[in-house]
Amino acid sequence: MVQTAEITFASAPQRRLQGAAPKRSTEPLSSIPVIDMAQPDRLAAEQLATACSTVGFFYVCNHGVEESIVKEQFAQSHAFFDLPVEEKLKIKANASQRGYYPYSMGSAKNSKGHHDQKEAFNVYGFESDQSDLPFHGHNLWPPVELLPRFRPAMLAYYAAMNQVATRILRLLGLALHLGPDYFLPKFTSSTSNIRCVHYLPQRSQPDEGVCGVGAHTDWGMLTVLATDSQPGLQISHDGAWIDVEPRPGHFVINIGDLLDRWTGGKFCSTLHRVVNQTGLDRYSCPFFLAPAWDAKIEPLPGIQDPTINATNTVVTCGEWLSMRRAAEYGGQPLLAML
Ligand SMILES: O=C(O)CCC(=O)C(=O)O
Ligand SMILES: [Fe+2]
Repeated sequence: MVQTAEITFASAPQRRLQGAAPKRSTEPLSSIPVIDMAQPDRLAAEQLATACSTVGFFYVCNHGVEESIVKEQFAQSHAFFDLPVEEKLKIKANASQRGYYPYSMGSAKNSKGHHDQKEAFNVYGFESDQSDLPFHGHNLWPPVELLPRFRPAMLAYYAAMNQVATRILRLLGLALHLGPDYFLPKFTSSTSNIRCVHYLPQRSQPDEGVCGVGAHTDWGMLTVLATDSQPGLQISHDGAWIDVEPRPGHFVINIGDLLDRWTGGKFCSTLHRVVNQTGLDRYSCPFFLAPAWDAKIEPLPGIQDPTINATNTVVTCGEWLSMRRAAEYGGQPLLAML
């Protein structure tokens, strides 16, 4: 039985500082790896293993997603955020985590008293009538009369991202010597979501705590990110912030804390943030891949993770996401070491 009371929570970087997981590479980072997804699986999996165990971030190219699907997602995202605020607030996000997050609702205040400088819109791949459970419920949509192409664009984008993520899951299984199908059953009715994000046209001042998104690690398995042509994403490597430049035709992929935990820190989730350096609007759309609500996150075969073993607890994906949310919004200092 899962003993929720005993689950110890620490973000991946905290666990690393506590010695519970391998330390990150301190090699200078010459560039963010690029993985060509048209390569044979064996080669792609080898490169994936290196990227995941050193940087935790990489680009993918030749991923097979039609450019028109990405363009239409961004066009509809612009159209939505351009609506009058009263219209957007009619589909304000509730406990189901779906719908519109105005500026100030999409993040907790940081220690300097600022929210992330963004507004957002969430769509989940699964819908459920069990709306008493967190993250469950039905997607919210703007009226068809206002934005007739919004819903089909978002659902097509979700499906395309899910395909990319599923290919990566297969490569992860190979990279961890578990076989290409190892992870797939845990993701059949996944709790994944896309989030359209509009960063406000305002220069960030990271030292004052004013950021597009403050320093964080992602909660789930991995993230597939599309951005427009505006720079802003930065990753922390060996004490420095490194720019992840937008690259047309590529997605940026990063490891989340759930996979970091699942692999005992072998594959690392990396701190990142968004710093608006231009003062212009910026749009992005992360796809957050997460297992099914009830999927058990047990130590993988051959992986020893003292954090999991010490408490002898197995966490379900649902417990993990709920814990992460409570930590973020309940004032628990996730990133105290910053
Ligand atoms: O917009 C970006 O470039 C990254 C966003 C991000 O890190 C997040 O939403 O978790
Ligand atoms: Fe992130």
